[in-house]
Amino acid sequence: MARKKIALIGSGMIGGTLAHLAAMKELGDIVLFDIAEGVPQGKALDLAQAGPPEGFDADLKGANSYDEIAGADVCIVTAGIPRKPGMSRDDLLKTNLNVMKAVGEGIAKHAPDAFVICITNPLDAMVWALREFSGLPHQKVVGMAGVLDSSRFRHFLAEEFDVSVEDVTAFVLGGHGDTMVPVVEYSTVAGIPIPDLIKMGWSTQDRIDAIVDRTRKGGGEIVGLLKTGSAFYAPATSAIVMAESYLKDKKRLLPCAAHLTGQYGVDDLYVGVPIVIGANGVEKVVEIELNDSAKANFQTSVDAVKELVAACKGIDESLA
Ligand SMILES: NC(=O)c1ccc[n+]([C@@H]2O[C@H](COP(=O)([O-])OP(=O)(O)OC[C@H]3O[C@@H](n4cnc5c(N)ncnc54)[C@H](O)[C@@H]3O)[C@@H](O)[C@H]2O)c1
Ligand SMILES: O=C(O)C[C@H](O)C(=O)O
Repeated sequence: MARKKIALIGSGMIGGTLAHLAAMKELGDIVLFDIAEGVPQGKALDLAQAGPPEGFDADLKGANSYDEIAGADVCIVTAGIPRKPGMSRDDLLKTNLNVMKAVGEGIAKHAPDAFVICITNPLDAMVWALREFSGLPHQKVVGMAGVLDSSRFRHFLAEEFDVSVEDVTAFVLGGHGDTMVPVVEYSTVAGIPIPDLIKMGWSTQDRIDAIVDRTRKGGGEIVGLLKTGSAFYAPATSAIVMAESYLKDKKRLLPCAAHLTGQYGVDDLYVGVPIVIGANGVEKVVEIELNDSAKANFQTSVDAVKELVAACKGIDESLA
């Protein structure tokens, strides 16, 4: 069987890490695409030379032309700019919207059958715009944020309870901004919900509230430390989980930005919700019952995404 083809649109910090992970996991042959000349070629050559010591087989190629992504099975989009300290993700909207237009057109022309994972910020508005510009079926275009935000929540919870991250499950829903919704009721240690663990005296409500707050601000915490850009190891790892679920038809149930058509009372918007990813792309949107407070927080988050989508329509009239 021929190897799968993975196109990485954007070869910066996340793009390079995605290529490394995809090669190490032998998910397929990899094309790194970027507008910067030499960068994707240099990263592809460097990574190809990591094959012999590690023992992975994958063709790695760098490109500045969309021709090279032809026939890709998966496209992961990180093209655009990241934020710096003092900026919000929303400050990236105008610049990255223009980038989404070029990328959407490139994918539509050269890889229309691909499963597309958008990472570029502000995520929920950018994945919506990328889908519009590409015209691909909604179930083949998703955004990565919930897996990352949930991983942050899981990491902090594992530290709090002093247990393996493997035993911590967590859901963060809503948009990928400071209004995101870590859902405490559906987060567990080995199936025991966090509220029960608080009742058992294993933690306190105040400590869990502080973890929820730190999770919401998790991206900004790393931007503040790095100073020159944003997180890339955990974002790349999270997107690879999604790509792998599609390529191997694993049917993972993951929180991702997916197109909603009435679920959770939301229409024609991309927002983070639990979905099943399999060989057909988004195979199911899972509607979980939220308590009143989570519902109100989710609505606030949805309203924030709506505002950004309206701003996109104001900037590019082809989206209106
Ligand atoms: N969704 C998430 O959870 C999440 C997490 C982390 C970062 N991000 C976002 O991902 C994006 C990328 O982050 P990064 O750290 O890799 O940034 P980076 O600056 O390291 O890489 C971005 C790359 O995009 C390239 N680029 C710019 N315009 C392009 C175009 N028109 N076509 C192709 N390539 C183009 C740049 O040359 C650069 O190499 C940012 O917008 C960042 O905010 C999102
Ligand atoms: O915070 C950022 O700007 C990058 C990303 O969205 C993140 O959450 O790490």
